[in-house]
Amino acid sequence: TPRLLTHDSGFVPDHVLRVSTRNISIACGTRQSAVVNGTSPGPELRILPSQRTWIRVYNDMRQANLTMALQHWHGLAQRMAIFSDGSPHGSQWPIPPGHFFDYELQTTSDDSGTYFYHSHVGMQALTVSGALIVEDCGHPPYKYDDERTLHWSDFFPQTDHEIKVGLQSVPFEFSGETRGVLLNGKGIGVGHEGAESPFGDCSLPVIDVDPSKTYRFRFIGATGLSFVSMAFEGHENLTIIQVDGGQWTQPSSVDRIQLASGQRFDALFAAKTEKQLEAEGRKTYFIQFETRDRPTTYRGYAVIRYSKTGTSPRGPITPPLTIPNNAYDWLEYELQPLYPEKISHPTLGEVTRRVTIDTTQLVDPQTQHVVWRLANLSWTEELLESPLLVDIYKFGDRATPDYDSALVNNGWDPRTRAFPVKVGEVLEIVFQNTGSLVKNGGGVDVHPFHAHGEHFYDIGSGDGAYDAEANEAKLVAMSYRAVKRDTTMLYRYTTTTTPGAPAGWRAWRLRANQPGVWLVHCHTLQHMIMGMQSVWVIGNAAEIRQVPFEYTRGYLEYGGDAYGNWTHAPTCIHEFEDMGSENCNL
Ligand SMILES: O=C1O[C@H]([C@@H](O)CO)C(O)=C1O
Repeated sequence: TPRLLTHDSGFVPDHVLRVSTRNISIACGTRQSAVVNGTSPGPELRILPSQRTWIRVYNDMRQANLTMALQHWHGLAQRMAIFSDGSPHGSQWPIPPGHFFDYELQTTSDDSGTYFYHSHVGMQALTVSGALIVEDCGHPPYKYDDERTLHWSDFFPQTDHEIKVGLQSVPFEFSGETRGVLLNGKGIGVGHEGAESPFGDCSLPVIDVDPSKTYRFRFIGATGLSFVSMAFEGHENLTIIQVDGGQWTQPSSVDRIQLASGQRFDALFAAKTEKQLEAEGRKTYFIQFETRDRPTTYRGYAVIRYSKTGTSPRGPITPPLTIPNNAYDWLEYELQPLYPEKISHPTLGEVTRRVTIDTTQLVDPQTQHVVWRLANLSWTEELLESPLLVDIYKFGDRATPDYDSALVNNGWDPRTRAFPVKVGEVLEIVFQNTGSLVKNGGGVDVHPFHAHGEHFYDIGSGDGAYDAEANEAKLVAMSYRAVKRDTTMLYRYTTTTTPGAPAGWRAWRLRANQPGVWLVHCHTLQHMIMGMQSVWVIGNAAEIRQVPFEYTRGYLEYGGDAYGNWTHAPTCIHEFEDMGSENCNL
């Protein structure tokens, strides 16, 4: 049973993140950026499985709002506090400047894995993000000696605000392409290759390893725009073991990693032996990484270094590796659960409703903005006056989307502009790429689609238009068992097509069992600002409002009592008990 407690000086959160604005050295230049505890990326947080954790997030920025999305937990709806999802105008008010918010997280023994936290406001996630690791519960199913986190992000020289203003201007001004892909916050900005930077350290990012060890590499896609394909010189032997946190997979051998915004992959990396290093006469190898499916390609390098000392090399003049251009085949229909007895995807016969979401780029006839629509709806964090979950607490079923109206309107209700789902429905959600309507250009983009709340079963992707029977036949013929994901790619198979024509699809299945308000959106930050987001409401008001109304008051107003500041200790709902990690042999 939930309780209401005031977090005065006697309350000590497990972790504290303070977000402020400063001028940082980045990509061999400087940038005015929102940072976490002074740095970008922010500190790596490590939390325990089967445990309740409190994370306090301060907004020390003078002007900008902030919410942190701590993504993403299996069964999030059941086990994470209702107002703690961190989607502004979906599930909570943003944290006003000068305030802080205490996020309550509850993990289970199945959550061990790789996650990250990031701001969910505007372009802030370019720099406001960091690794969030749920420690292993007992012995993990794969053996490794040590681990490394590989957190990937993008550099844009403009401020967050400038980028956003450009995207919402007439004429439209895109951010431009990435000016640097960064590994653990380091990388070489476009134009600085081979140059000394006036702004301090401009060396390549380095991953230090020891000979003969096996590492668990945790890949985190915290980019804003870039879809990154990367290969490892001299080490063409990575084994995928886990995906999107929590989901252990059967071992899958790969020669490269493709990482889109929002995704995580964990892979075993076998270091060379001393003998091999001697025979090859080297101590460093390059990681070569390249962006995919954008108008221009950024190529960068990092260094795998075997002797912790010694200078790290410059990037090579000629690329040592050739990375395939086509991205759409990588690991499709390949990843399968390590423990299939624990999970199984709904079959086509079990599906009770299909929601097809066309992704469309067009000029909005009213605003003249270049926008994206999902199922003919552009949704941004500015669209609603107050967060939908707040309205549902205040107004009950009057604020929940109407099911019957949604059925005849592409799946969403025009009044609330949200997608209603009944508890118990088995959904098939199909994202359908289409050629751009802007200037009748027919351009096709890629989109990493991401769901808050419970993870979905990914049942594949393909070119053209989705054919449910054909895909089901393929799954059955392969005896394929889908894995649970939270972010998968809507690919492109061609750069242009007829405007409006189908141009590739991605399909998910979900047993909707967890009431709540959940975002489903493209994880590309620019596309989010351009409207590529949607809000899904699972359950009716009675099913959603599990916490007594009196307890929720502090959450229902912007800057309400649940938000602390200098003079005011917040009053917070405790949804979970601190049980310790007793279900887990640590
Ligand atoms: O959403 C986008 O807008 C631009 C372009 O398509 C319109 O100018 C671009 O490159 C995107 O990815």
